[in-house]
Amino acid sequence: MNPVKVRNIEIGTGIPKICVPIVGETREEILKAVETIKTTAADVVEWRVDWYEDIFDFEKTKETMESLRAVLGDMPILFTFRTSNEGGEKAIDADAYVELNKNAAKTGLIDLVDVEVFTGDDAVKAVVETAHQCGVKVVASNHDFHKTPAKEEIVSRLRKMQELGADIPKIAVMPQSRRDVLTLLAATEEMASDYADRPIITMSMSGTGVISRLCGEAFGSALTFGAVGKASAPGQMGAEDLQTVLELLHKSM
Ligand SMILES: O=C1C[C@@](O)(C(=O)O)C[C@@H](O)[C@@H]1O
Repeated sequence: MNPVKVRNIEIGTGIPKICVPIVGETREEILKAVETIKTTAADVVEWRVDWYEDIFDFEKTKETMESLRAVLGDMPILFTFRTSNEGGEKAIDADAYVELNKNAAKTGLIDLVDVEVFTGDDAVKAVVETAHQCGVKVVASNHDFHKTPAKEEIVSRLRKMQELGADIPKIAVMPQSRRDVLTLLAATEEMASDYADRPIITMSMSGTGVISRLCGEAFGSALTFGAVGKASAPGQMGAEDLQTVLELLHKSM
């Protein structure tokens, strides 16, 4: 398995890395959030730009990105527009989505970009190509906020992301039972052991699934999302508690 190095962080070795989302709507809220986040256990910051009020004005988006970069110094930034199809705040058409992600990569201010795999193969490949030309890593993603697909289906989606050239395949699913959490963990273990040649990220959402956000080192998920202030998805723990648990588990492994 080849780890993914972004700035000073190696994703795919040792303790799972902690990614903290920013879900501010205004530039002020975003910059305030990031000032706090950088003093916490966060390894990576995810800017959830679908929450940002000026996201459809690229000049303003770029200015806010510049400020984020200035505050964060060397901490990696993941740029994510989560579409309303997959649980995000705003809708966007596929062409504009691809353009936005490509333009974000071209700024040289971000380190990772999220692309939803069900946007379409050509769209994903286009983002991957531009991102890689700009030295930006790609997290391909898929979210099911209602249910947990069968293990074979989860593995097949993660494999597809890898085949499309994503550096890090990611899937988040909703459990309807404790057994669904086991399905997500079994799919993670199978993907990580039998198919992945790169790090993967998986989680089962909500309180029922919270264990999946803690045991990545045991089953093969390389990064976990933790909240500082407002969470971006159900089941995210506070980043400091998350770090405590991850370190406790790591010590005994
Ligand atoms: O893809 C993910 C994972 C996530 O949905 C979670 O469940 O922690 C949170 C999102 O902000 C992020 O983009």
